[in-house]
Amino acid sequence: MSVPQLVVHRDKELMAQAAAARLITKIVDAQASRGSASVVLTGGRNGNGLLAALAAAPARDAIDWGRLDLWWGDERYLPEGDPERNVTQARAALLDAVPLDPERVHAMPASDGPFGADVEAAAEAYAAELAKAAGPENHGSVPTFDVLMLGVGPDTHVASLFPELPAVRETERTVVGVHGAPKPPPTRISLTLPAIRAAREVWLLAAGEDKAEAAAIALSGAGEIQAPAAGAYGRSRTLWLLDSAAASQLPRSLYPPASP
Ligand SMILES: O=C(O)[C@H](O)[C@@H](O)[C@H](O)[C@H](O)COP(=O)(O)O
Repeated sequence: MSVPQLVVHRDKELMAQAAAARLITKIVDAQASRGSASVVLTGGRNGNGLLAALAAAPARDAIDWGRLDLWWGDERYLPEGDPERNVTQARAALLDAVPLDPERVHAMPASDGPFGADVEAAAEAYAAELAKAAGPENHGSVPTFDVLMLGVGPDTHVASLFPELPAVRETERTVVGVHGAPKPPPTRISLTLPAIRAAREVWLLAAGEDKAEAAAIALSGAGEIQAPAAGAYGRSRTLWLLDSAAASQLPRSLYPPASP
């Protein structure tokens, strides 16, 4: 378990730009050393803000887009192309503007796909896709993600793991169906904490006043069932990327100012 490291930026725009620059470097380094990179995207305003900043970044095409595997931490279980789907929003923010290898863009199933209303079967199919991509060093469950990004909800949820609900309690499966999510839509697919913790690095994105309480709770030693963000950590790095507003309830001793 890696102890959370915090970086606080002046505002949400700078946080998105700095996080995008950080992601470019991480991907370029992974591709230089291992020939490819594997990144897990998140939905939400902060996640999409990072993708939009990446699309506009001058160094964007230092990334070899054809050697990048993209996965999702969660997805709203809606029809293909629905504007509320995380993959739809990611395509609009970045993916449609870069030459990705379509075979390496691993979107989660849609509700009008082969599984229909059976979100559990859809989750199992995504778990099987992850297992297929896992190398021998991964003990057969999920590939070693270079970076797994997570937006943080005001209730401290990450992905579609909401406080006290069954999905955050899952200790075996890597992907589960979610019903009755408090954040609409109610039916979702989500990676579980064991899958999240397989990542080399987990980056939690929290910008805006509405995340201040969640950041303070998650970073104050709260339990992962009550505060799922507290259970999201990487094998070698856990990085909280915040803006000043989201960091406003944190003890000042927790972080040096990254930008005045
Ligand atoms: O499907 C989703 O809604 C996201 O994956 C979710 O986990 C999101 O990242 C958080 O709710 C933060 O969202 P905001 O950045 O919009 O606050």
